[in-house]
Amino acid sequence: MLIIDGKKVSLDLKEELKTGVETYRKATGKVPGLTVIIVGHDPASQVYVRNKAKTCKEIGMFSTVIEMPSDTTQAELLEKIQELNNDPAVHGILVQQPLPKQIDEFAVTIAIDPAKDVDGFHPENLGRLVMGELDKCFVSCTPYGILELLGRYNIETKGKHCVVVGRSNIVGKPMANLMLQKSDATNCTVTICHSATKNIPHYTLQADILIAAIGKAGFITADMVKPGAVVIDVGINRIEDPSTKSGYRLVGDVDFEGVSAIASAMTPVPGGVGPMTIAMLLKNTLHSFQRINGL
Ligand SMILES: Nc1nc(=O)c2c([nH]1)NC[C@@H]1CN(c3ccc(C(=O)N[C@@H](CCC(=O)O)C(=O)O)cc3)C=[N+]21
Repeated sequence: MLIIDGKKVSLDLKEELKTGVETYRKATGKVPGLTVIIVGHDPASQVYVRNKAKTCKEIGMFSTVIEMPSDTTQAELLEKIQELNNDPAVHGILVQQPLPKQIDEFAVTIAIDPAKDVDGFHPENLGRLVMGELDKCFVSCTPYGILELLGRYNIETKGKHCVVVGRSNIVGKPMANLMLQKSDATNCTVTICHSATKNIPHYTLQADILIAAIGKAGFITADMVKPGAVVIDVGINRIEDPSTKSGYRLVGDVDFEGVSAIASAMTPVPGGVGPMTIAMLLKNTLHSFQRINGL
């Protein structure tokens, strides 16, 4: 069984991005800028946001984190987004989800200038992806990272049956639509399963490429996987574990031990899809910088 090493690929990618940033800095005197807004004090979100800022600095990008209190109103957040939309030093804007309940996530998503929407969540970007305009949109970072992994590991996709479990706007839907594209990198037959699907194993057992984005630890078990399948685990579930320093450990949506005896290749958690998500965010930010500056 081949382990698809997202950690390693993300490091390779960061080196490539670093070179790109440096080249443009020399040519233009400018660098790509990413601004992350975090509302409230969710500790998991804070760790993740700091991680993104650190990675930006490593590759020579400019990064700012705006921390807003948990009682921020929607109007205040939208005003901040307008400011960033108009700031020429900002090429990428990311508003960390989830947001406090007084704020409408969709209203926030559509307030971000699609040209700076490096998350790829704006309906214009998702719509362009659905219509196959991949070079004229931002692709949501997690699906984009999975595509990059499949490509770098030369995993054949054309005519294969890809089953996506999960239908979120930020992973399941863009992922299924990517795999559906008429392109050398995808061109799959695609099935989407979700919480109302009857007999999920009936579908997953037919998958040549199985993408699990459910949000339930160990949901995909060995008896649900076709021998030789490629299994991509998007889940990031925190499980309490007193034997670890942090008191928890991360597990995916796939029962790694069981499924690794059946699959031909799979992504681990941690070290699989997660690190690629951050790397693709930076790739999107570099693309945004290139487009905005006509490079
Ligand atoms: N606007 C917005 N955009 C996002 O892209 C977004 C978001 N909100 N909200 C939260 C989720 C979650 N997410 C992760 C990205 C990387 C790892 C990651 O790097 N995980 C490491 C482990 C990190 C650890 O040890 O905690 C790994 O899987 O190896 C995890 C989670 C992006 N999200």
